[in-house]
Amino acid sequence: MPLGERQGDKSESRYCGVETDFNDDMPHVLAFNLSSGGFDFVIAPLMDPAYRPSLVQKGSAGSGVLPFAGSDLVMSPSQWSSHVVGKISSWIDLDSEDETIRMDSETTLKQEIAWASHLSLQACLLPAPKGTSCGNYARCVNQILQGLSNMQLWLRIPLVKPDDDSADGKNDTLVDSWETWNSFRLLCEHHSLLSVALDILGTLPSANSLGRWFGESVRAAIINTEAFLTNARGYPCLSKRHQRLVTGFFNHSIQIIISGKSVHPQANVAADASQNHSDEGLQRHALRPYLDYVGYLYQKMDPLPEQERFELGYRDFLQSPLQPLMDNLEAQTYETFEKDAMKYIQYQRAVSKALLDRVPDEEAFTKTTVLMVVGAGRGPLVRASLQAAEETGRKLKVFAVEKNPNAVVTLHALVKLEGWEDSVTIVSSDMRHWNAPEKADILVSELLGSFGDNELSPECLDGAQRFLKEDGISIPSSYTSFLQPVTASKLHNDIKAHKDLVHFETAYVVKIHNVARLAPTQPVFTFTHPKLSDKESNQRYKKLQFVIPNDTGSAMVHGFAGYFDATLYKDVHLGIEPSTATPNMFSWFAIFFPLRTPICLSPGSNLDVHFWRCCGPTKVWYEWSVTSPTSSPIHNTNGRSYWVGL
Ligand SMILES: C[S@@+](CC[C@H](N)C(=O)[O-])C[C@H]1O[C@@H](n2cnc3c(N)ncnc32)[C@H](O)[C@@H]1O
Repeated sequence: MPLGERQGDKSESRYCGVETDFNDDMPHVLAFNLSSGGFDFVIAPLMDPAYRPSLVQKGSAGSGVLPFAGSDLVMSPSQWSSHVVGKISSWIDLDSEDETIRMDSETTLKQEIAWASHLSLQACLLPAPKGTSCGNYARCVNQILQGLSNMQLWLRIPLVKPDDDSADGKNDTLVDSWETWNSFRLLCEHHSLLSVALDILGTLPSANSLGRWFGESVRAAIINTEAFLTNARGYPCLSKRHQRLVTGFFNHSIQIIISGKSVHPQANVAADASQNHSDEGLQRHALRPYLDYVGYLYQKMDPLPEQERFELGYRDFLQSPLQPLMDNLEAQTYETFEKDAMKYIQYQRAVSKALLDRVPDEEAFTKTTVLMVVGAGRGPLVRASLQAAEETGRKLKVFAVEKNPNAVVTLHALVKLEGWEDSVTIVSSDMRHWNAPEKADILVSELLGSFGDNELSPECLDGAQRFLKEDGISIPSSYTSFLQPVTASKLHNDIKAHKDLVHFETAYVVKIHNVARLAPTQPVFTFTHPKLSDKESNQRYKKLQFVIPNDTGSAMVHGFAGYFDATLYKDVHLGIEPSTATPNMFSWFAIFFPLRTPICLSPGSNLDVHFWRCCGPTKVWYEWSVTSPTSSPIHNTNGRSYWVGL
């Protein structure tokens, strides 16, 4: 039974599991933990933990059949696959000094995974590496991964990291468990079926270091009963920090699993008494109070806002950026833009302010302002401009310039429908080639991409500036792109699945969700309109240095998330840079620039990044590279993989 109903949440994190001991009566294990315990699935050992291949006398079991738990027939295939995650024997130690243990471990691991695959289980939980060295374990798992098509392997990793002030020697033996995970997944070449199950203990590392995990492929969080506190009524509860972490897990589709023995027996006694269960002889599941508490945390989360619900399907889904200059947008794309009321509210505010600045009250009835919407689409900025004129009591003459002939059809219909014939002139032309009959006081455009200039607003407005008066106003007056390094293993794996260079040298529009933002954003390229000099080039180069906070620990950079912020006019801005993002606006997702080979940063190290905006006669493109802590190749040389057509 899911933890609760949260509108729109169809993610796996609605389900809660329980870790069980070995029992070869699996139907009983399910009946006890699911039907009476209320859990959704079990993490159960598949093989008797006492079994060791080296102790089995060859041939003693007849034809070499091994003492597996039960038969696959005891449950239906769908019961196995929906309700059981296989727990690989925790004694296995593939990096043991003892060769017998090592060999037994390898045999057992392969047998158990083969059995789990046979049962069509969705996942198996691999025991945590025993020491800091896990080379042989990873080699063996990597071999297994090559033969898997669907089943995931969750590597158990305790969520521990030494404090930064461990110089007192207290934490000397502790390693940052992220390092163990990192080493393991590097050895397995970021295999997409290899994920993490985090063991949550009573103490938690710093918020920055926890944040790293949200960009990693974490499937489950196993909360030990020892990590729970006790509330005034004797029931289990979690510290505020643990609560925030669990909410983060819910939001990132990470499933919770309860593990361990009950350390709050009084909670069950109280519940039995109040429900009169003991009289009926019905035993409550000892871990039920922990499940109830996790369910309570799930249900107390704020409902997902409508917009977030709508965008759920886009989370971490890579899309090619639009090419509105080279291609003609479709009706559906315009419709999506037009639903974004916030964008047009901001434009209307900017035009109103510009009109008031340009035309004093005493000239309001005599002076007509010439406003040109360049790239008018199906007309929403024309409407916003006319509304600004009405709001401010200023007279307006509008030219709506659009190069997409299909959008021009709609523009004509709109002007007729609204009766704007006297104030709006439609021009079906590319703004770069149009010979305007007069000059504009105000030039309004929205040619912005997720990275600001990536839909070639600078080049288009260079062409339109000819018909802006010397003292004319451009809305927007400037825009700046921003970047930040991110851990984004899902995006990396999705790009890797294409098995080519082109996809690693392409920028993607993506609603980034399962990412860890490793440092604050930094500004990259700024464009200002109107340009002061015709000679000013649109080529840009910027070197950025990101400093990863010391307490984050090591982290993996899979690429860079990009955003923009635009100043429409004076204090009216519009943007998606996270710290200043315009609320309730959904026209733009972030952009993602991948790295061909992810770069591992050690604690407190700097990340030096170079970005270029390059311009040719027919296209504009970005190149990017990292030069510290190691050098990456320069990505997208000469725009060979990704470019925007002029
Ligand atoms: C991002 S859309 C915005 C459309 C509309 N202003 C809106 O907010 O819904 C940009 C529009 O500019 C048009 N466009 C792009 N480059 C242009 C150019 N050089 N000349 C004229 N129109 C252009 C595209 O066809 C598209 O309709």
